[in-house]
Amino acid sequence: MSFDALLFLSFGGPEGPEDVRPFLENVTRGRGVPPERLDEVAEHYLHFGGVSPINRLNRDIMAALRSELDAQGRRLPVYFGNRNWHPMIEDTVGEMADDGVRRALVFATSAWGGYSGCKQYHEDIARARTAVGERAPELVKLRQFFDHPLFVEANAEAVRTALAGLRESGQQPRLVFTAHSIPVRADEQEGPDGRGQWYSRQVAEAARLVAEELGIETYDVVWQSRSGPPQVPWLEPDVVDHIEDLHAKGVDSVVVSPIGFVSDHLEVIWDLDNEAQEKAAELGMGFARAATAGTDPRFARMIVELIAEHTDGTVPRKLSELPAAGSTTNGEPCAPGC
Ligand SMILES: CC1=C(CCC(=O)O)c2cc3nc(cc4[nH]c(cc5[nH]c(cc1n2)c(C)c5CCC(=O)O)c(CCC(=O)O)c4C)C(CCC(=O)O)=C3C
Ligand SMILES: [Fe+2]
Repeated sequence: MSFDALLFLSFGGPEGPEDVRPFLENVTRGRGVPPERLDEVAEHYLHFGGVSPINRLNRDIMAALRSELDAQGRRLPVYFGNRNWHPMIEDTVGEMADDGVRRALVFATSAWGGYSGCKQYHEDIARARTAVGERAPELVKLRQFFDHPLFVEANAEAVRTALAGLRESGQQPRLVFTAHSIPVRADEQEGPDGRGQWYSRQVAEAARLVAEELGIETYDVVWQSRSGPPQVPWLEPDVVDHIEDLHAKGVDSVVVSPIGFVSDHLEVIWDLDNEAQEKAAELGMGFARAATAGTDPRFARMIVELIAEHTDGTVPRKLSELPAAGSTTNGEPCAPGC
């Protein structure tokens, strides 16, 4: 099938102190996040001048993607839209319509299924098309890529580099993968195969694949950045608590791989480079944070492969047995709870 454009769809983040509150209101509208949590997160953003690195990092990935498309002789203009901050997806889809785009692919910057990583992006697509009306292009979302070989290799390479640094100084680092926590209830309910735990199984599978690529048998999968009211259970353990736990067990150092995130956005630099790193320092443990996959040249190549599955009908490359869902047209849900 032929497509006129690609919409690069992401989360969005504030670009100055005055953006922080309205951005957080967009993120949490109707989500039951307590005001104390919002105050706390606002402080994290303000600590960095109210600027999230996410927009710049997304622009870097798009630049790499454009070069890769050019290098392969593929003519596909790339547009940028976000769920929570400017450029907003509604405006971008309007602009695409103005430019005469009739049919476009959509790459969303999450590897995962589940509500925040997948379904909510479908809702964004549907909302934007409604806002634009009849002129809106047909929008086909690309699939989840948690087990794509290039995603796995990019993460493995980053872990290899982080491990090497600590090993050079004579330490025996434990490998710890982290992803964004979600409410336990939400995790239990989701999954196109009816078994639930869709998000946490995909995260576990991606971690297993990266560890296998590195020949590492002992590693952990933990969670970070929990939100919501304290009485609601979210996926645990938290990465910071887990570092304490490892220390108590005699582990001398950790490599933390934020496999749950595509780039070094605020939750990575605050919760890991700040809080987790501080905890490790306090305990006298070695600490290294592996890079996120987005800056690795393989990441842009992977996006082009995902595009080619639609434009050239190439066979999807994936390393696990878990289905990679998430590709639908115009924001149609893919499967109940997916
Ligand atoms: C699974 C998942 C991913 C990974 C998949 C993906 O990448 O999409 C992710 C990514 C991100 N989350 C981000 C930021 C935020 N997430 C929040 C809140 C929440 N996240 C949730 C889940 C996830 N989030 C959930 C269940 C909530 C509770 C509210 C709700 O049910 O929706 C809040 C509100 C304050 C707070 O409570 O922390 C903020 C500010 C940023 C941008 C950071 C930047 O600006 O650099 C990114 C990439
Ligand atoms: Fe989030």
